[in-house]
Amino acid sequence: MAAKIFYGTLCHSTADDPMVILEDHILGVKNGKIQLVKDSSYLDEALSELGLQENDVKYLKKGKFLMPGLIDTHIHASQYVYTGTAMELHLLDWLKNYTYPIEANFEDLKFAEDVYQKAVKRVLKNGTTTACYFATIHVDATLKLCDIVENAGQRAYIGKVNMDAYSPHYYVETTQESKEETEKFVTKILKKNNPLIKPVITPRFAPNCTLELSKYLGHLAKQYDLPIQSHISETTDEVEWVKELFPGSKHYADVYDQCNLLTDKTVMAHGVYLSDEELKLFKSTGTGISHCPNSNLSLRSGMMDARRVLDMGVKLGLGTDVSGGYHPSMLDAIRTAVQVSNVISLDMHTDYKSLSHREAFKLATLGGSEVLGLSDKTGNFEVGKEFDALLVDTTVVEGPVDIFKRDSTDDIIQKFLFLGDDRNIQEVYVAGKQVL
Ligand SMILES: O=c1[nH]c(=O)c2nc[nH]c2[nH]1
Ligand SMILES: [Zn+2]
Repeated sequence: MAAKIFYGTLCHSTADDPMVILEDHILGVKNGKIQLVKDSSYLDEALSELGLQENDVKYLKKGKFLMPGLIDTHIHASQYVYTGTAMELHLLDWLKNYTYPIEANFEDLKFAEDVYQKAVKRVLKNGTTTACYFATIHVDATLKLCDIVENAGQRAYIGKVNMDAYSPHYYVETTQESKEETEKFVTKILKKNNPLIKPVITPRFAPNCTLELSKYLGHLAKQYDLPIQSHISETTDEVEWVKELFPGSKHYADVYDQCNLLTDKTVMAHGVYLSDEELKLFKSTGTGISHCPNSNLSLRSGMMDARRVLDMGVKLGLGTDVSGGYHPSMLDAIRTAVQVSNVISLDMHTDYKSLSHREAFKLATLGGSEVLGLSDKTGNFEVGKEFDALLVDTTVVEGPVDIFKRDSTDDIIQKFLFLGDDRNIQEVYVAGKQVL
């Protein structure tokens, strides 16, 4: 797409307002970036400013709107192969019985290619323009995932997983291998010089990494100025296990902190059982949380109180956590975040505010960009940011949403968030390029 103007309804978040709905507006894109967002009365001016003709304008009729691309801050591309199955066990048994045996298969590049092609295609179709992926411990298969993401035109962080402890004999690395393979992976991806793709340092979780490895990974992240992702405090059994394994640490977050793994470029998945002290540490280090409500319910891990995290000023985004979470769509993450917050509110004092759909929308867009340190590039329709967007059509024939005369634009957007699916996502843009 060379340049274009969209004319109609725009919906996005700002720092002060979780959902701003702009009717009769224009949004101009050039060189992949948002050049202007204005009232439609400025159309003629905008056309001449961008050197465009009337046929470069895309008019969005009632029922259609433009919103920022969805940001999945935590997804295991490798686990897509068993999404929607294997949810009867709790986390630690689930890892042992399903996850590790399945992830071990990614040594086979053909198997990896098939799964990764399908996973990337599926999430892009569901409007995820930015994904923060876990792969597996295998460098070649993880490089394959990078190629697939690159060809699809998606924005992504991609992590080769590190595991040198408490892992089964068929799915483990030595500390030395893990260090060398990770640096090899990082340098290969950085050499590609693709502005949309970044390697992310990925210790699986504290029990799966020796302190020696975790410290090295903290050092590597600093050396190459890289983001970091891992899991924290997802279940009570896991928290107890971490206490036993690291008796010298104050708490779970302290294990990571001692290894310099809590930075303003770190995203930790779950955080269901974090103490106030740990959340304060997150705030002071700039560490963000990926809230994965579907996973927390599916594996019966617990319910993360998003309101508490937001009130403590910790950066928060949403994640599908495929396949702990069974749904690859961020629309599901939005809905489930609202539902989990509703349930939490039942046990709270009457002035407790559960998460609104507007706030969940922000977490899935601008919030995600903040957690990933990408808010200068994506997350909303601020002028100067790259154009990552979805053209939504709620009037699609045989679609999942019914629109009535009485529906306001606000209603239409809310219906899409609660009832819509990929059939309503008509076009997908990443950095100004139409990728679907
Ligand atoms: O939801 C999760 N999925 C995983 O793959 C994992 N590994 C450690 N902890 C984890 N939690
Ligand atoms: Zn996970």
